[in-house]
Amino acid sequence: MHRFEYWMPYVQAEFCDRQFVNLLGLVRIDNEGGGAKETDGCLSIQFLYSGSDNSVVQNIGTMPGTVVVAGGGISGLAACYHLVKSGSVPKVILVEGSSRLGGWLNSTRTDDGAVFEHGPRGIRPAGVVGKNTLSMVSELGLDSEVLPVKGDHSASKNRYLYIRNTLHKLPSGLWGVLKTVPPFTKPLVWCGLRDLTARRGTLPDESIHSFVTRRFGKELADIAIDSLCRGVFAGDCRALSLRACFPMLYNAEQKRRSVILGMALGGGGTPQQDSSLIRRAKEENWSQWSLQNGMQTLAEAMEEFLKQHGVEIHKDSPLTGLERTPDNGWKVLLPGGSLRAAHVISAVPARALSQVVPASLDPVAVELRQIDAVTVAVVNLQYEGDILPVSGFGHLVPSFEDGALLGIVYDSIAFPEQNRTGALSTRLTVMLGGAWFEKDVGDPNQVSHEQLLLRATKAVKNHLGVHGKPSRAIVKLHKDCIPQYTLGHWKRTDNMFQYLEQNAVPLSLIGASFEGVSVNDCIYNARKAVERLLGQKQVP
Ligand SMILES: Cc1cc2nc3c(=O)[nH]c(=O)nc-3n(C[C@H](O)[C@H](O)[C@H](O)COP(=O)(O)OP(=O)(O)OC[C@H]3O[C@@H](n4cnc5c(N)ncnc54)[C@H](O)[C@@H]3O)c2cc1C
Ligand SMILES: C=Cc1c2[nH]c(c1C)Cc1[nH]c(c(CCC(=O)O)c1C)Cc1[nH]c(c(C)c1CCC(=O)O)Cc1[nH]c(c(C)c1C=C)C2
Repeated sequence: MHRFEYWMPYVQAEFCDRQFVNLLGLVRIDNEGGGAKETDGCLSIQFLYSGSDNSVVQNIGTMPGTVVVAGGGISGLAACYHLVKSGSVPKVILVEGSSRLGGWLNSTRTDDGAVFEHGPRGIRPAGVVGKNTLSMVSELGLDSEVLPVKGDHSASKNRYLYIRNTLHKLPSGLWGVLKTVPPFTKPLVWCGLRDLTARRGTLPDESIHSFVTRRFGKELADIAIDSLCRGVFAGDCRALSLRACFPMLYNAEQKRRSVILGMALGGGGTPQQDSSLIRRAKEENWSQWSLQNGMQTLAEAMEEFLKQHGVEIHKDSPLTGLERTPDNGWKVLLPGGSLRAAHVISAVPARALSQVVPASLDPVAVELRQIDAVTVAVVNLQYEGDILPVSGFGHLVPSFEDGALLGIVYDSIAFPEQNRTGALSTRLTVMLGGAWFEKDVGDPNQVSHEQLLLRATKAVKNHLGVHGKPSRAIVKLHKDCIPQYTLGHWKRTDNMFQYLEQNAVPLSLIGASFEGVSVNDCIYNARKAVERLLGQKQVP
């Protein structure tokens, strides 16, 4: 019979006796009655499977006691969700600095039925990360609230660039790439041929602009890629890292020498998740989806789920410090007191974390401080009637045209179900600033909502020919809302992850600051961090 040794420097004996059972070589942590002492007692329990001669032959994994998740945005919520779903963590505590959960997921619902998104509005269903989110949406019982944008919808097919007083539809389909489509001066197929013949890059990292120029040509980089990076990262493709922002493109080039070949041949079939919602998304070829009452519904459903599953939620409780305890756990400092934890999952922005880690984690703090984020002004507008000259998802503005004005989303086209009831209306979201905020908009601490509203309505007038006044306007200034993965980001994250692992620091780093800014990436990376912590088989 094998023997199990427990390393439990700080665990009450009675806790061990009652809560751990030896199941013929498996150790199971029994959740029942796991209350009372864990918040002040710190449990980090390492199971060492030893041979008959008592020598340790295998470290089966670490089973944490109390896990504190810091930050109640979508990343922190997803981490809590997977922790409680695992059933193997006795206590999960979520600490959120503000008075609400959801982070950038923030929707205004008006009395007349309109929904205005101040943060994310469309989630992509495709790929492993997209399917992972759809699975969670189904598990939360939200299927009936999903608003799909199907493949044949204009919001799926039409995206525009605004250049020199004109809206240009981005080419799509075979014919679109074979002919010359303004603002480009030659058919895009030439860019593709260039990629097929270009040499493999040799640099460990490169800006997105440099990569695209090298492989596809400068025109594509200056116009399309510049705009794309503004429409995803609100960032400058000359500063953003290809390897960190678009790892698939980086890997495609490394593996197949050509991006097009790499993308076409793929990375080999990974087993993917399946559900009726996922099948529907595939059958109907959704390009994106939202929720009837806005993306905030997702955070609300998750909060409800966590409450029902016993997660202790502390709002208005910013993490102010982290101190190591002698048992390799944490004292988590909050304004009103402290909590004990065996493990902390940080889902706060990198900068915020850098301010609370102990001096012993200086090598990590140094890297955290280098992960910057940009400020975006989000102006939601509602106009009376159906007033748009074009139909589609929206348009982007390349930085050479206007640094300040990133783009305009035509919300009422993609999601007409979120228009107010009664007479026809048009909802638009104008996004301003990003990496150009200070230079082209002004000091975020000085700029007024009136100034931002004026710039937004002027853009709507100039770009879309809408002269009337909006019947509703909401202005939000989102400070430091989108992290910027600049050159060397992959090395910074690698350094941090390796340092934490090699020094057995019971701290996981998740959130938009590290490995993807999309809602899908945030949820997926939270899940992977939980699975790593619990020694579970990882999602593909
Ligand atoms: C305007 C905008 C539009 C977007 N559009 C899309 C889109 O269409 N599709 C898409 O997929 N993605 C979109 N995104 C990106 C996506 O919404 C975000 O990257 C994602 O929501 C980030 O989630 P997070 O939980 O990692 O971080 P956050 O949402 O920033 O959450 C972090 C949480 O930590 C809390 N916090 C901070 N400091 C502390 C502390 N010391 N202690 C405790 N709590 C603390 C904060 O209050 C916050 O609640 C958009 C983002 C923005 C800003
Ligand atoms: C103009 C500014 C922004 C707009 N959306 C965002 C910003 C900064 C943020 C954002 N948009 C998307 C994502 C998620 C990316 C992902 O990997 O899923 C984020 C963080 C989705 C997105 N929006 C546009 C594109 C090309 C993408 C990428 C995925 C996809 O193809 O759907 C285009 C776009 N975004 C904005 C506008 C006005 C716009 C116009 C066409 C707003």
